[in-house]
Amino acid sequence: MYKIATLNKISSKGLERFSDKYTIVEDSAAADGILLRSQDMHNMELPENLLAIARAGAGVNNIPIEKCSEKGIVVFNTPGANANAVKELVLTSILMSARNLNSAIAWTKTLTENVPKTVEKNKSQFAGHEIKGKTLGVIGLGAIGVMVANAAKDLGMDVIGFDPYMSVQSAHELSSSVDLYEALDLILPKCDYITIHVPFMENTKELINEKRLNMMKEGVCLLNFSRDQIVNEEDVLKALDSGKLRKYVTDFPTDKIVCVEDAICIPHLGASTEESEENCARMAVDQIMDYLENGNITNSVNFPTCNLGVCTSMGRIAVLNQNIPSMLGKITGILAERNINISDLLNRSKGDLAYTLIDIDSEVDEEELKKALNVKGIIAVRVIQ
Ligand SMILES: NC(=O)c1ccc[n+]([C@@H]2O[C@H](COP(=O)([O-])OP(=O)(O)OC[C@H]3O[C@@H](n4cnc5c(N)ncnc54)[C@H](O)[C@@H]3O)[C@@H](O)[C@H]2O)c1
Ligand SMILES: O=C(O)CC[C@@H](O)C(=O)O
Repeated sequence: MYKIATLNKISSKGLERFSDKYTIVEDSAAADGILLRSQDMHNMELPENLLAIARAGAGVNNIPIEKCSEKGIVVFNTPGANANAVKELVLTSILMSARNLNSAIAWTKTLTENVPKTVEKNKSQFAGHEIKGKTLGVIGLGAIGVMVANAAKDLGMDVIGFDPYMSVQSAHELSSSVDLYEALDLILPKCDYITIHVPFMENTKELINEKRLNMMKEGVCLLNFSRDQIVNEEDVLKALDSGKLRKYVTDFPTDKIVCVEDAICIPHLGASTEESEENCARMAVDQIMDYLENGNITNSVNFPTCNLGVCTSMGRIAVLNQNIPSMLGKITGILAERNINISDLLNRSKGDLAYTLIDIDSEVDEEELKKALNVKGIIAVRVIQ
């Protein structure tokens, strides 16, 4: 029986996919697998027997990836599963900001009498502009960025974008009328709206700072549906104060920004739709089950994709190892010494890490094999039979 711990509320549409080989446990210390959304795992002790973590969502900055890799814990996410939900909220926010809707609605709610007359007399203070013909800059053209760019084009905006690492899939899906730039700094002065869709990593920390804010047009609207630390908040506050930034829309409000009038603060709702929560949960559950039962890896952020389907041999050996020379020779040599015949083998690498799945024609003593494979470069071994 595999034990699964959930650290956040995971859609029942996902959880109900677990077969009777699984039980949901309260105590994560006993878990073989962890399912989570945004809970911060950085200060959590990783359970002794933990094999996999599945993030029902895109961002994995709440998970200590390097520590997981060292311990042979495979970390999954669910690319694209919540992209449409975020796209819809980004478009809503662009429109809300263009028409000053948050201030206008808040003001209207303060009225107690003579409402129709007061409305007509004062409405001009909230007059906005149309987004048709305005320029939107999209920073990061992955699952969300591409959808936002294409939808903004459909609404009549001019869209320009920047992503130095764009995938072939994104390039294929992006509308050909979106202009791509080779440097972030080149798009900043051209935009009326700028939306950020990059992961939070060391090199995206404070990607938007005073220097870059100064390059932007006067009265630009900045949208951050990625992570708070991608912008330098002090610099954003100054830019709001000076009017350089007309609005700052953030899905990651902090103590400081929440009370600023021109900051539109949303309580991290980008992915919070029924559809998106179900998509993410289904994908996360399917991926973790396929890994625990078959050793297959799909959409891992630390280990390579590797899929040998369902094992039809006597057993399957799964080896997580460092991507260094002669690993495969060592592993197969140790199996040959035990007279174990290999019926199928797949070896894949990703950066410094590699993964090997080996289907074998005889049963094997897991503990004895693990001891034999306890050599430099091998991180973890599992026998599925
Ligand atoms: N608000 C929410 O609820 C919510 C929901 C989903 C995702 N997110 C955040 O949005 C981020 C993006 O999500 P996604 O699904 O589009 O991910 P994705 O991986 O599909 O796309 C990210 C894109 O950013 C690009 N990129 C990386 N570094 C860059 C840089 N320095 N400059 C420009 N582009 C860069 C990558 O090449 C990739 O194309 C997530 O990492 C997460 O932090 C937030
Ligand atoms: O789980 C959520 O609600 C948010 C997820 C989002 O931030 C993500 O990175 O996918």
